[in-house]
Amino acid sequence: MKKARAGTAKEAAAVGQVKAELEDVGKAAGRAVAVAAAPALSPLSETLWREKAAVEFLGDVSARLAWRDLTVTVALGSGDTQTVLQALTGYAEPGTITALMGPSGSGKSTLLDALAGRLAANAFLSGTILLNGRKANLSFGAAAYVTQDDNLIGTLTVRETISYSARLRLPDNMPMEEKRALVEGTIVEMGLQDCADTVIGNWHLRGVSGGEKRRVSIALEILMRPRLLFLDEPTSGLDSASAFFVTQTLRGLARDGRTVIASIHQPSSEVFELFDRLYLLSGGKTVYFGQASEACEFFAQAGFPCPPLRNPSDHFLRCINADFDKVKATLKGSMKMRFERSDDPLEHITTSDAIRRLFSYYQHSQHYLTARQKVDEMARVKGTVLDAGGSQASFGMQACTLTKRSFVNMSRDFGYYWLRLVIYIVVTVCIGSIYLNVGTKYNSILARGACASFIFGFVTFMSIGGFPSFVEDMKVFQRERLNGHYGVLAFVISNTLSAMPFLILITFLSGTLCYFMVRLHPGFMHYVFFVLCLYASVTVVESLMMAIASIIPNFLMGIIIGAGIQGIFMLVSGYFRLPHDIPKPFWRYPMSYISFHYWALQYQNDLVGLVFDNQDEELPKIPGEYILENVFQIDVSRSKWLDLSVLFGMIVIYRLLFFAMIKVSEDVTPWVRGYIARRRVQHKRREAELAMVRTPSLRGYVVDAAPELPADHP
Ligand SMILES: Nc1ncnc2c1ncn2[C@@H]1O[C@H](COP(=O)(O)OP(=O)(O)OP(=O)(O)O)[C@@H](O)[C@H]1O
Repeated sequence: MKKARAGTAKEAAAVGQVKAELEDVGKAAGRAVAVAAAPALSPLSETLWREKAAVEFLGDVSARLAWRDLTVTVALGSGDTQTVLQALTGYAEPGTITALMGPSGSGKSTLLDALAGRLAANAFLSGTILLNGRKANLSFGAAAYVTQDDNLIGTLTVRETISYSARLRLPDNMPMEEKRALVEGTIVEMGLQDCADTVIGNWHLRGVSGGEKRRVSIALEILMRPRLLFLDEPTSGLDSASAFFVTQTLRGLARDGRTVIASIHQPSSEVFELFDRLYLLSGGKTVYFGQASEACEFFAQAGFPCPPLRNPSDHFLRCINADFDKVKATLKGSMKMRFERSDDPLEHITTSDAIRRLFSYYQHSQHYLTARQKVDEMARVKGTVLDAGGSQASFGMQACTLTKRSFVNMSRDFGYYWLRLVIYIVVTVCIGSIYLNVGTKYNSILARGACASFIFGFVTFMSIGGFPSFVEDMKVFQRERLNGHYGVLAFVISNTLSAMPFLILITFLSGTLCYFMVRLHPGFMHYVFFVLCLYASVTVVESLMMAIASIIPNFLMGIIIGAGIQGIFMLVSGYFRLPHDIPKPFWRYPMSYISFHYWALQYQNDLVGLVFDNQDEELPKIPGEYILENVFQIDVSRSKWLDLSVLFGMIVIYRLLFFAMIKVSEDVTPWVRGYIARRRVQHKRREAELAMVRTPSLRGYVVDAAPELPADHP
């Protein structure tokens, strides 16, 4: 079986170089915008483009996508099911750009998700999707997908964002010059030159505009010249010139032999003219699929001609948006005004009736027949298997680039570590002043215990303050991961390494302040042990919070859960209830052993070797070992270094857990939820069949409630 990489780096670099060269052409024309539009505007540029980029029509490595009788049903929380897409059939060919249009909630995003293999876990798909005549999984890099959310790293500039992305995905042996040319070419192509050195922006940094962010998201995906590109509302938030410019760029990409499918809301007439095919959806059903240029004729034949001077796309959406009925009723009821124009074909008919008529007209039209025939034809021709083409960089390069990018982000984001450093120092100065020079009198025994439990309980607890930043990191990771930019292991390693210098800095500074102000057990090794113990505990909390962020992407929920878990750990650490008094079996075994606080309290490091007295001849001198055994109930035969190793072991375990949780949420959870959704749909189907047996007049509804289940669905 022949395999081909989806998007070769050489070819991408060649295009990038040409785009950079074409910048001069664009500048000469007055605006660099002209560069992206060059193939359409100037024959000279077009020739240059095609020759220099050497982007021949991709032939056997292009992506021909076809879908037949695609139905998506979602299982709702109430136990009901909802059919979001119903028996959709269509196709997208290389060299074309297809627009998915429809009112809000008509199922555009769901159709894109279904085609790209990214349906939500509660959604259940039936029907066939074929890439080059074969069933294929299009997630994790086989197709590029620009989602509606722009999940980008706020502290990086536009140029840095695209450069890091290029390094993450282009082959290691590709010369830096070529990589740079590709990056610069893409910046020009998306018209981002003016803001190339502006940061993306976050809660404390004012950055690029929403439209520019949108263009950066698109730039990241077109960087590798994907064979198949899905875009969910790429022009939302853009002004009409930018929307035209972006669509023109996508059309240029399609003309290079790529397959582009984009959902779009209310395009201007100029933008609409750039689309080759139009897929119109209403209520999850196909109203029209065919050449965009033939849609007007279709509507006219169906009895809904586009009035003169009206934008055709506005007219189509006006005809298929059932919400207009409600709007009309409200306006007619509340105001004495004419809603329709006299030449409006919808003057004497409700939109719901118009939609019904259009559905029926489409089902009996030549467009529908042609689409089905074409899909059958595409299913018969078994083409090249496109492999997952997300990244061509080695694992080492990915891990290295991610570590660097993450480090740069952490060092620029005030909220990630710097704010925590300030708070840690303030809190440890407070601890230092309250327990200042704690001494070795009798009253210092409990003071030392309380001080240790506060440091290793509360101070480490403050690490949950970084959770919102972890959630942002996870969003970027999920976007990049689903597009196949890198693997889970590279991300986990880079995240661990990049955080290390900051955690060392925080714990070293605050630990040193605390140790010397309180005057804990004197001696260099005692000091080193104390700081190491603090470092390990803070890192354990970080790792625990990262593991939580991987499954709970909401920062408020994550903080509540993280705080709850740590509260339980603190309770069984042996300070609030002495170890022997902790109820068995659950709280003592295993909970107190699982709690990292139990291993972190470092009483041994502080008390062993000290002697407590009140400088009173009558009262006995009490050795620290005696206090450990009889007051704090600590096993003195256990080495303090063993406790420290357990803490470091926990860091490894939590990081592995983080890795495992991402894998589980990627592979196992969708399978389980898909299984549950399928059971629900089957149950509904049985109910519907029973209802049909009892009431034959319900026959028409059974199809809606019970989509056919494919044999290979989990
Ligand atoms: N996983 C899901 N669970 C529950 N309902 C869903 C799910 N996915 C889609 N839906 C429902 O399906 C309908 C279509 O949603 P979809 O997001 O595809 O619409 P859309 O056409 O992209 O809308 P918009 O233009 O507003 O983004 C909506 O009513 C939505 O609530």
